[in-house]
Amino acid sequence: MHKAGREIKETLVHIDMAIEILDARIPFSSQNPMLARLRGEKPCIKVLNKCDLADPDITQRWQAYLEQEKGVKTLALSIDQPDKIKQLIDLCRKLAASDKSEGKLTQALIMGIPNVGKSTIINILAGRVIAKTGDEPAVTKRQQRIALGNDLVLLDTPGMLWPNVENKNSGYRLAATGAIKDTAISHDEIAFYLLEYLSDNYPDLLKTRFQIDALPAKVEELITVIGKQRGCLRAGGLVDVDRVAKILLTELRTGTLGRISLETPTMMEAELAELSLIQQLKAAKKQERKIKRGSK
Ligand SMILES: Nc1nc2c(ncn2[C@@H]2O[C@H](COP(=O)(O)OP(=O)(O)OP(=O)(O)O)[C@@H](O)[C@H]2O)c(=O)[nH]1
Repeated sequence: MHKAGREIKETLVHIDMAIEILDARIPFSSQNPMLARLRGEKPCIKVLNKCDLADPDITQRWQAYLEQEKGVKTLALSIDQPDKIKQLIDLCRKLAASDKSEGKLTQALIMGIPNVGKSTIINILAGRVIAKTGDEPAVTKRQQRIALGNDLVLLDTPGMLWPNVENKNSGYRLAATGAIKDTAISHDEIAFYLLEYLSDNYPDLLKTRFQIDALPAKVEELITVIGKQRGCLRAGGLVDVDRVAKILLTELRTGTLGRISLETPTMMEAELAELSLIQQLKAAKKQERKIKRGSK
């Protein structure tokens, strides 16, 4: 993690702009928190990929929100839209034009967390297979330069995960979308988080998909209802929670459940405020303990 951070910092010195590929379902958790600080005045294009899986209204809200940051432009797309992906090249050239002297080569750093679709986008831009793609996170291993015409070069870095261990919810969302390997957090835990979120934000979608008239108040009961409906039963009639969890995750990741966004700008602002409050309280308690120790 630190090595990747260092690599990005060193590379940023030599580049003209950054292209950050985000997962449109989790634009906050999939963005690199260091980029805003490290890129300085350099422009940044935030690509919201996997739009086909995200809630279109929420994606629009994210675009407006992200573009509030100085120097940031956004592009929402999915890999089944090659023409839209190619607009990325035009946008790079447009952003470079403002400070470009005649004949200067523009270098753009392209980055993104594992499994976000970076290699697939690079291959479409280059018009040939130069980056390995796959369902498992972290297929791309080393940095490479990809020339797009005579005036533009993409620098591809290995996928970099947000090193935020304090925000557990981000961990769940990264795991739910497949950015973290399936072994990192248990399926059951992710499924509980997911069902709670879906019950609050997409109740109709859950009802339709699993033919439920009224959603139970407790997630445990909801898992039982889904398990019975899908025949995920162990010997003795108990519901196999792990199987239910795997079904849910597969249906979320493939879009079978519907177009779902797991984060909104408002929700993230609230989560960050709560996190900052917790940190402030922890710091105040630490200070209190220090004062008490000092007065003894
Ligand atoms: N539905 C959908 N799937 C996508 C999209 N973009 C990428 N994928 C899928 O996501 C998976 C990961 O894509 P890659 O291009 O290998 O991702 P990557 O970011 O290069 O992955 P790393 O090598 O881990 O860095 C593949 O199965 C892709 O087919 C998209 O826009 N929509």
